[in-house]
Amino acid sequence: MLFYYHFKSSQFDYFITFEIEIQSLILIPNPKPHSAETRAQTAAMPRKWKQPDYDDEDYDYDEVDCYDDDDYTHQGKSRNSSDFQQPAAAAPVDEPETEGAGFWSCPVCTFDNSLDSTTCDICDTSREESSEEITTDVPSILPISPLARALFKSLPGTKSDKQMTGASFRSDSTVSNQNPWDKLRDSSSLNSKIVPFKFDTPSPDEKTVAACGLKGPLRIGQCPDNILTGARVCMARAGDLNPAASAEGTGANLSLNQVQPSVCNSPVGNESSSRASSIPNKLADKLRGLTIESYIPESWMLQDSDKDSKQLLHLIVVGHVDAGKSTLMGRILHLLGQVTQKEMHKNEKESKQQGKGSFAYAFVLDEGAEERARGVTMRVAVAHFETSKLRVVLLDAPGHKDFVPNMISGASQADSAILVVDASIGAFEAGLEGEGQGRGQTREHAQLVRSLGVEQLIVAVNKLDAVGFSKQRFDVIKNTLQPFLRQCGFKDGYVQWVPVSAAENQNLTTTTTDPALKAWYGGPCLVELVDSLEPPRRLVSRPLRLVIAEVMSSRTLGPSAFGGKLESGAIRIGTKVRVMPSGVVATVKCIEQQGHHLALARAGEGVDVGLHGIDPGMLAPGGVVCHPDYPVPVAIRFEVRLLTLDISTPILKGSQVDLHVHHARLPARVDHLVSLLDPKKGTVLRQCPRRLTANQSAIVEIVPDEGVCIEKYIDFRVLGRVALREGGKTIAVGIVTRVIDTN
Ligand SMILES: Nc1nc2c(ncn2[C@@H]2O[C@H](COP(=O)(O)OP(=O)(O)OP(=O)(O)O)[C@@H](O)[C@H]2O)c(=O)[nH]1
Repeated sequence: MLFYYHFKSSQFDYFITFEIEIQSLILIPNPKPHSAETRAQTAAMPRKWKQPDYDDEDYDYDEVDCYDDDDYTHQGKSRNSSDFQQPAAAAPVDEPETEGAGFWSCPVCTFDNSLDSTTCDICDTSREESSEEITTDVPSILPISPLARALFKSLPGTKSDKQMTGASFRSDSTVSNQNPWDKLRDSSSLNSKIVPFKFDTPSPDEKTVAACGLKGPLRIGQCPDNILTGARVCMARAGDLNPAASAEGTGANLSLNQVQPSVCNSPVGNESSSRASSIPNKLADKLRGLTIESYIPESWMLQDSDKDSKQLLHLIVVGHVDAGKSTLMGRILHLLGQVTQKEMHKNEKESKQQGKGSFAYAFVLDEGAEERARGVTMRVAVAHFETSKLRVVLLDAPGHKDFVPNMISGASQADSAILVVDASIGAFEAGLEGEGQGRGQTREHAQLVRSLGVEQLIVAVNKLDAVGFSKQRFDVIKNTLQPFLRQCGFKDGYVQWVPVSAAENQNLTTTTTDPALKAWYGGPCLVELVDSLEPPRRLVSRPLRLVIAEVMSSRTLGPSAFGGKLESGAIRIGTKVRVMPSGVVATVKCIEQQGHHLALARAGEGVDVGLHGIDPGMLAPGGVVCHPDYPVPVAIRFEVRLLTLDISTPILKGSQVDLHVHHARLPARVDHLVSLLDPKKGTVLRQCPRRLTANQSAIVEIVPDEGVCIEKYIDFRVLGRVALREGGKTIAVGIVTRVIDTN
């Protein structure tokens, strides 16, 4: 923009010209601004697009442009359409006359407009408004939003400095996990005015994941607080055997035998030294030489085989939304005497009151008010029952796609799974392929449980009453699902099939009595099949790994307490532990299981632990409590062997994903596509591929937003499995092949 300045001295007339390059232009809304609704929609737009790394010489700009366009086109908008055009540069404006005709100065942009113009040529502010006082009237032209008032303390009418500074949020957040937006809402004068941007508000599943996705056990009515009740029964799973066993290859075609060394150069750190660097320097030297092989367990840590006649099995129930998982399990718990008549009567009454009479058994597990009102499981419910051989910790996972992160959290602890499929016409098909809201969770759950280490599966074909207990329908379902389960990596010998009806109590705890079903099925009932499952060997002689599922405080456990599972090793009262990723050493003060005090707990157990010598802020879901001398690495870059799922959008270098590892869930970046592999042989097909599409196997490097407790899969399977999600869908599963750099 050009500016002229004219002044006279006694000898000369001076004409000075300024040329100013406008870097950014703030357009002030005209007196007819967008409606509040439109503004809210704009604010709520998800931040999906990630700026590609244009510095990368391998980057294929055309490819990205094309991807970008597709993406937008998919949303009904083309990049070339006006929706995405940059704001047009200000139209050329005639130079203002410095002499002659008069002009009026715009109070907003200060442009001098000719007196003929009724609105400002630059910003459209009307001339009448210009007659108002500029400085004081800006707020009346542009009402300041409550949000702006909250953020910028200098604006008139905002809260005092003390109330509004970031510091106050920070200090508050150390004592509470309350969302800062909630705090803003809570602050008195802003009540009910501030509506946070939608993308800053945790989604229902984020909230539940923050609380670890686990909820209270059966019959925990004595503690009304859901968060605390969840902790009472945090369950355990050892699940992971020796590295030799792991090398047999599990997970969807993720055999470690096939893993090829990565060839592309990448910033590789010295693993052992960087591992030690994640803990205080004083100890780094001491720990540098310590490998798992040098670990010698103390005698009290080793399993007392006589003590436990029944082995522990963590069993997750998965499947498409409304397949009948909760009803099935609620009914089994009732039949096995885990639910009293009084409780059942209460559930029946409440479900009828809510107009959901058919959900009475589901209410046994779906205890949350919102779950009951919506008739949908949202968090992983935990309950216990026993078979003749096993103590079963039952994990009832949500089927709705919005809560898949919670299902992952539960599945990461499971030894075995029951996949419930709905036999009704159309419902089974929707679970496997499907469209709309709950698309294909039979498919997604099966892929996830397998990739998270579950090998033994029972497929319960439920709601057979709805199809007259038809053998033909059962066979169609089995023949359709079996090849897919093989594809996921389930071996036929580890998959058992059972026809059931939760509604009509057929084949649950006793063999069927229905003549139509009895005519063609004489096999074991569901609970007999559960009894036949083999619990994994527990890693009691390995260094301690206790994965934090959720953080809590209670009168008996104290303020620094958590619920979690002992994946390996053992703890007892007085044991020193190192809490990762913080590296802080604390002492075990109290151990509880289902509300009962324990003197010690070993691998495989789910426990609540109270610590002393540590600030509660150092505990978080996804953290790992370790032997002080054998801490888990806190990775900031690691290599993964991935298997992409049915994705329509390719994974590129720089793709942003949600990383799920045991109970940790955090944003991460696919930083480097190292190589594309032959999915069957594991040999390298191509170095540095430009993209990964559906059903491909590849080695990639992941950079999480923060350090994450992770181990090489071959060292510790539970801590070495990952799932990548994007846009609410699981896009890839994988195993950690290398920890490249640590905190
Ligand atoms: N006809 C029939 N209906 C059933 C059967 N089992 C469950 N249902 C019904 O299916 C509906 C959904 O049952 P839920 O147990 O809530 O299903 P779910 O799989 O746990 O649902 P989410 O956890 O929300 O995914 C309820 O209305 C049940 O009564 C069955 O065997 N036969």
